[in-house]
Amino acid sequence: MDKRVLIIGVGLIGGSIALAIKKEHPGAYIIGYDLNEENCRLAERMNIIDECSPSFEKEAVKSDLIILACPVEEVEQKICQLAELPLKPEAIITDVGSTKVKIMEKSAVLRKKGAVFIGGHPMAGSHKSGAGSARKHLFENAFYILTPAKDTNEEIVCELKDWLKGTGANFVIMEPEEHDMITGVVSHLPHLIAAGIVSQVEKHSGINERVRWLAAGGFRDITRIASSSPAMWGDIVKHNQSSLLSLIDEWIDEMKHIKELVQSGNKNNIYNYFANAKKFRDSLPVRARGAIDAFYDLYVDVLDKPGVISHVTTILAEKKISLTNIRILEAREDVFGVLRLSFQTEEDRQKARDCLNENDYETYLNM
Ligand SMILES: NC(=O)c1ccc[n+]([C@@H]2O[C@H](COP(=O)([O-])OP(=O)(O)OC[C@H]3O[C@@H](n4cnc5c(N)ncnc54)[C@H](O)[C@@H]3O)[C@@H](O)[C@H]2O)c1
Ligand SMILES: O=C(O)C(=O)C[C@]1(C(=O)O)C=C[C@@H](O)C=C1
Repeated sequence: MDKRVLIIGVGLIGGSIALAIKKEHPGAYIIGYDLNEENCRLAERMNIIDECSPSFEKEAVKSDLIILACPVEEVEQKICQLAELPLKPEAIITDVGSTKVKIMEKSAVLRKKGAVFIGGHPMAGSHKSGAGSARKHLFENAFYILTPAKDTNEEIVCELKDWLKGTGANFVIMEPEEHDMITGVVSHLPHLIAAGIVSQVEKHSGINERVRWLAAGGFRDITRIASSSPAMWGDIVKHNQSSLLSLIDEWIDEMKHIKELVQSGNKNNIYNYFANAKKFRDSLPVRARGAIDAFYDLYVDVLDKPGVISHVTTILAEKKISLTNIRILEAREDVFGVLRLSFQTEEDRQKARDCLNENDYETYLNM
């Protein structure tokens, strides 16, 4: 008999996981449950899930795999509710939450009842929310962290990896504490800082409305993540409070150092500060997904003349290659401009590169 999968919270991540599971396990029957019924119905209409259920309790007891894909405080609540149900003894329960310490602590209530809970966190995502943003390739090449409890059988961890193999992600086993410290540095603190930068710019735009007009590429790049779901981030910050408090202290020291550099006016030291940051940033793996490379980007040199963008997009459309984003990064007078094209997959990027090269465009994978 085909296996049943229940996804609680069919948003960006829950929906993307559902699509990835269908890819490798087409026989699995995927049921979605979401507090936002409209979102769940959308997932059903988009064939992300097979069925939208009004009761997670009714479905949980019949499921072989249960994935908690709601905000992290809701994950904790769902763990407690599931612990009250007569779940199938062989069922695997996992989550996709961005924090792991509190979730693993809470999961003891399930494990005490003999159920299997393996914490999970795919390290890829987006600032977008809801089933409408779900993508089956979202996690390709990303790291997918798993935090099994010490007494979890390795075979069951392999079974979960098999369920999730359609994500195309690289699985990494980690202790919850290490997970929360690392994600605090590379994800949680940066989200707080992005919101802080936006808040500062908002204050200035109240004084001078031209601030809004000039908020261009740099500001948008560094603050994209400030457009993420406030419900999700409110929960993450609460869950990872202790790591964040120490990281915020470190950040304040870093800003004091920057202030001293600026005050000193020492061009050499300021140069070195930027050069060091550039060196480390440039050394981060480009192809691996995760914090940096969220999409497959291709850079194209284009002449600064009317019609060039539509020429490029027409070439791609003729070959049925879909773009996820297009952006002009640089337009220097009478020389070249640079277009950044983003694709959903490596294959699309390569096809685009080949046909643009055939049309005499110079293309690059990195800028
Ligand atoms: N967005 C990212 O980049 C990202 C990446 C990795 C992990 N995560 C984690 O994945 C989880 C989901 O995030 P998302 O980005 O998919 O958010 P989302 O807002 O797109 O989806 C979350 C869904 O959960 C539903 N929900 C909320 N409370 C619920 C409840 N009690 N019962 C059932 N459904 C409920 C919401 O209605 C929503 O549809 C979060 O725990 C987040 O920390 C997010
Ligand atoms: O790309 C983004 O928009 C993300 O914020 C994704 C991101 C991240 O910080 O890298 C956000 C939260 C996660 O738990 C994992 C990934």
